[in-house]
Amino acid sequence: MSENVTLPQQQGAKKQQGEPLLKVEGLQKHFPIYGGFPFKRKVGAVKAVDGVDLTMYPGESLGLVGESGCGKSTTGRLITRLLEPTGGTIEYAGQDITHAKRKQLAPIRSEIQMIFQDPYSSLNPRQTVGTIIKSPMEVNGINPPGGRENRVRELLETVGLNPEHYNRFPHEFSGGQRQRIGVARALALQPKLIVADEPVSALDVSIQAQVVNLLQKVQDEMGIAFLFIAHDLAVVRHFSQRVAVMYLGKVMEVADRDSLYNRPRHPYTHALLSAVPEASVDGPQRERIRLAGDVPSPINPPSGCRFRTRCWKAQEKCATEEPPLVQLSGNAEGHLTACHFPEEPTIKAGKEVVMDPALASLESDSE
Ligand SMILES: Nc1ncnc2c1ncn2[C@@H]1O[C@H](COP(=O)(O)OP(=O)(O)OP(=O)(O)O)[C@@H](O)[C@H]1O
Repeated sequence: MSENVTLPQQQGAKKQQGEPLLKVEGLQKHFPIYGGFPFKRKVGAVKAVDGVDLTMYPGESLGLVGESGCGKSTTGRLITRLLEPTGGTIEYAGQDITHAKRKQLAPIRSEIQMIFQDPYSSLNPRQTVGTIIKSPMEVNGINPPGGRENRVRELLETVGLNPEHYNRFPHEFSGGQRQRIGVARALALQPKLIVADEPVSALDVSIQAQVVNLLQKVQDEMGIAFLFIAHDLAVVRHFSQRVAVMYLGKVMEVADRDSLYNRPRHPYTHALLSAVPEASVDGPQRERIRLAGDVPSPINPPSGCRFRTRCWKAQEKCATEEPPLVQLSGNAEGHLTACHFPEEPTIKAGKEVVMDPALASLESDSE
């Protein structure tokens, strides 16, 4: 029996946090696939993001996790409006920016910045560090007190680099230092929201912690909201106050960090966490869950719950009804789960769960 209790209002809401900075509802990005000759006919679409709901509050850090290809980066690029949404809405500071044009976006572009995964390709090798960090201020006509160059030197210091390195080129820096330059560039316009897309996954493990600590410091001291995109649950745990779990273009579960890591309700979250040995702090080691099969194609996602083809708890209802993202009874406030047959909010030890082969017959339903 399903135990859903529909939330009257926004998902993930925390009363004390006031008005949302960002509110995303039913967000979609479908990339068209063209075929036939001369390849002008649309024959389908990759449903990279297919109905994402997310809310962020000023100054908070939200982790967005999920397997490769589930739509995390596309969600980040939609929010920063580097991509045009196919459907749904994006509200920033109460303003609908879903289809905002260049002029309306101009003031918002400086408030929402992005840090990219690859510190090698995201910096222009022909520009000095000073020019790279200064350029957003020039483009946006911002003249800080004391001048732009002075501000760049301050930013270099903030991110732990030597201000005297102003005239050096990116190739003179290590991977971790280049990512620090990327952070300084993102900070140049004093943003209110930073979308960090896998900011440490291209770095050596030994350097990752340093960059995560820097982002943490920046977030704490400057009160910037962070959407932290990562597939590594251990990194997200360190950095995020709340965590949203994505699967095949949708958010399956969202909760504050401790609720999500210690009392996950969605089977997919259980499976992801079971692969992180140290994920549970206040309970015994959780059961190891091996997911059967591959992630289905985002061109033709399964009907109903899109996780059902890999879920050991799936029943017929899961194939016909898409579960809404709601607060289940017994969950902490703001802990939302999209599942008809959620897990108990307890951690079981020592058992390995594999999908019942009989459930595989459900897999062909959406074909
Ligand atoms: N420009 C594009 N055209 C067509 N398909 C795309 C495009 N960009 C992304 N996709 C597809 O959309 C889906 C989601 O991609 P996305 O990069 O958002 O996932 P992700 O969760 O960030 O994965 P990763 O962790 O590997 O970066 C994938 O199937 C991807 O191949």
